[in-house]
Amino acid sequence: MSSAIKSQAYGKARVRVLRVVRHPDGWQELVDYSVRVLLSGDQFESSYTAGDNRLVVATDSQKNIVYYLAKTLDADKVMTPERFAAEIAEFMVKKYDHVTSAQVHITTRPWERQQYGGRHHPHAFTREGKETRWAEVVATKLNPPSAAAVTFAATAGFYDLEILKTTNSSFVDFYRDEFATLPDMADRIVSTNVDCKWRYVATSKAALDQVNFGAVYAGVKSNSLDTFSNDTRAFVHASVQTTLYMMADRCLKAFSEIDDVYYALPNNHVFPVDLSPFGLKNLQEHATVYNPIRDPSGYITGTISRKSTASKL
Ligand SMILES: O=c1[nH]c(=O)c2[nH]c(=O)[nH]c2[nH]1
Repeated sequence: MSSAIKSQAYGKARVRVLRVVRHPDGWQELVDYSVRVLLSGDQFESSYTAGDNRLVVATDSQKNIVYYLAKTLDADKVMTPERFAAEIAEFMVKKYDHVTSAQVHITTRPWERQQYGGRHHPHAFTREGKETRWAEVVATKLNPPSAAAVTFAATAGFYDLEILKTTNSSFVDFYRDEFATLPDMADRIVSTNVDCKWRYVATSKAALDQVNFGAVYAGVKSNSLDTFSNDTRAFVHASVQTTLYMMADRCLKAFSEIDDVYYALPNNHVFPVDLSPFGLKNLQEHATVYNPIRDPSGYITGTISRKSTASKL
């Protein structure tokens, strides 16, 4: 056959694992994950080109390893997606000589602890319609097949954090030509579903083990929300683009653990309805009745990093 494999990776996707930690006093915690494992290495090529399965670690076996590690690892290595992904990725490259790289992607299903009379329930949860947190760790052998030196690349993020504010956003003085029909909007509703991801500085397992992933996740989220809602500098809200940049700038200042931040912010348009045919003023400063439209949306993206690379862990 004359075709060459340019790249290949295989594994198990959507491995659903729910891990519970039961404390002696009755307090219980859970995480609910969907795990995807992808293994790669040159020696898998013959399974694609020659029907040779001898080195193929069955995707079923990979699924079993996810459950085995979920059971046997200390709770702190499982209860954040970043740490669990790093453990699985490291296990795969160390266990199998012919695996040169393992990519592990974990998506979480968030459960909120139920509250009754202001008290947190010890073991009952409810599924909130909130954002989805995820993490991905790739472990790669530097000198395969030796697992003596393995480098790690960790990214994490969340998507579908839906937010809206009814004022304190504008979009004016944009490019005007024969296609520009949108009027200047000195004050408008702005709404988005925040999709955010960030790259960790740490490239060794030992350094990753030191990172407080939960704090970074919570901090990136709260910095994003705070910029959107509470930053009163007018230029921050001159467009979704400026808001995006200020969100990322805040996160990079707050967390030396991360190298860069990517946002995709759909601009979910909420336009005032023209009610002038009925003698009613509802445009510009008179607007109180709007038509939210899902399609099309604006889509503003950017990856922001520090100007100098001096700041490392
Ligand atoms: O914040 C915005 N940025 C744009 O680029 C844009 N374009 C548009 O039609 N509305 C908006 N809003």
